[in-house]
Amino acid sequence: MKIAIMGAMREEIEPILAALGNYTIEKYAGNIYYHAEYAGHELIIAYSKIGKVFSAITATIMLERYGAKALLFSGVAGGISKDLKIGDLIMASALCQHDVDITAFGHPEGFIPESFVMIESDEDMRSLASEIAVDMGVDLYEGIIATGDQFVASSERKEWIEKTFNADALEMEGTSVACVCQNFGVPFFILRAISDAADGDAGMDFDTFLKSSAQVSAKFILEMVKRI
Ligand SMILES: CCCCCCN(CO)Cc1c[nH]c2c(N)ncnc12
Repeated sequence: MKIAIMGAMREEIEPILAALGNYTIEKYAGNIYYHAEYAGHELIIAYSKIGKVFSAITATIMLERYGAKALLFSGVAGGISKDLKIGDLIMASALCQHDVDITAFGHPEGFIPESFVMIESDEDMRSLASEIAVDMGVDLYEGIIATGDQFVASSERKEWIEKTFNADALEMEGTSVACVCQNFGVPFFILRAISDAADGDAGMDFDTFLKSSAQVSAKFILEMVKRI
């Protein structure tokens, strides 16, 4: 099967490419797409650049141009839930956009007409991931991931997102990728390893833990590909 593996930053897919060894590359529409074979599957790998716009473009290309039949996202996130510490894995059960606001018309935060606040991720891939976590002996948290075009580095903003969306983690691409996949009817799986707590220390912690947390997520995603 043709499987898309996406990250937002180069550091998020580098561990994947390193594990694959050889691949071909194609530049297209502002991204570099890496093609490889792994565990009997064809992989198409790319990092989008940060944010909802760029990640929506890359996800669309992966499905429309390269014909991916499933999309796995590997990356890092800011932790909200107190159960999440740096390096922990969380898969999205559902995702929302915390910076969408047309409340002036009486709509709830994060709501867009003819759409929904929450996008549910693929259950089959989530249950496969739970099995893999047991086999790997790693903790895999499942929860709501909030997406917005801002790096959250303040407890006040983090607490508003938690209160408003009951979110467990936050980042800048998951919900846009989920929205693309849902519109195309392609199953998606969003996995993040925590790099910071989205508080006053977030910037420093992110710089310190980006690489190691990206590695944790990438390793798990490659296990997923083997078992999908
Ligand atoms: C140049 C620095 C770019 C950081 C991009 C961070 N990604 C966005 O997906 C994940 C992420 C980790 N921690 C975060 C936080 N506290 N707020 C938003 N997003 C995140």
